[in-house]
Amino acid sequence: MIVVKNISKRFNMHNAVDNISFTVGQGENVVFLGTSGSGKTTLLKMINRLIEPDCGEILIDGRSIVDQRPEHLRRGIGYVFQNNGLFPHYTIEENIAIVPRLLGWNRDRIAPRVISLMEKLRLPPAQYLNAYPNELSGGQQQRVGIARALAADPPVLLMDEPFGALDPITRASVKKDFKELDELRSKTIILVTHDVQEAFELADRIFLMDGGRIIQEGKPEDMFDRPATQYVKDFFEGQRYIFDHFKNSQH
Ligand SMILES: Nc1ncnc2c1ncn2[C@@H]1O[C@H](COP(=O)(O)OP(=O)(O)OP(=O)(O)O)[C@@H](O)[C@H]1O
Repeated sequence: MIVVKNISKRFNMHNAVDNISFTVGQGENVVFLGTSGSGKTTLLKMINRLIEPDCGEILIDGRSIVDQRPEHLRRGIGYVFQNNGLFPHYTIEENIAIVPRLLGWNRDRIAPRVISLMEKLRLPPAQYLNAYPNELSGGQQQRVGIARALAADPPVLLMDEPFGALDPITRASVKKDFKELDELRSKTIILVTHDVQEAFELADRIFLMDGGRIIQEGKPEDMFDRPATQYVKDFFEGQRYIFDHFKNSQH
């Protein structure tokens, strides 16, 4: 379980994250939805200590994250970056194997794990194992970013606009393969996005953010049926068809 208590982060007198608190249950998938600049990335980066909050506390399974060395903490947290964040001078195999290597897995365990993830994410190993990131398309690079985050099977996955930079067709295809991954079962996932459809597709619960604050928390239907403020109403205005389409596709 992840418990976030009253965290804030200021940059140059600007509150990027402003006194946010929430809890995410074990195995729950939550989405932070908001426009650009609403504080989503800052919030996500504070959970794995890429950014330190000015105040507040974050606990993972009852343990404060500041009591753990950042590199130890990050071994239990997969992170998918907005623009894949791959190391350009590492091969695809080396990129995916980073955390297992840090954890001291031996070769016999790493090689099949890398190959299995590449296959599940439709990256033919024979073709791409020894390739470098710049030899892959944006969609393929994002697939590698996902494989890397999952490699050591961390219990928590943080995802920053993982499909955001992709064209709509590539996005749909990467998202479909992502959703089918059996390794996601029982993982606690926090994903941030500005894409309403993505939030509906992936969230058990949505947190709508604006100006560094959580404006409303709830299931997708709550956002329409019980908007907490005029901002929420306006944000989802015109999106009802996406929601109806999503609900119909569930049946
Ligand atoms: N390192 C930084 N220095 C100064 N200001 C920053 C820094 N990082 C973020 N900010 C500011 O904090 C606010 C929140 O940024 P953040 O990146 O968290 O938003 P976001 O919702 O993730 O937006 P996007 O989807 O565009 O990435 C913005 O106003 C941004 O300009």
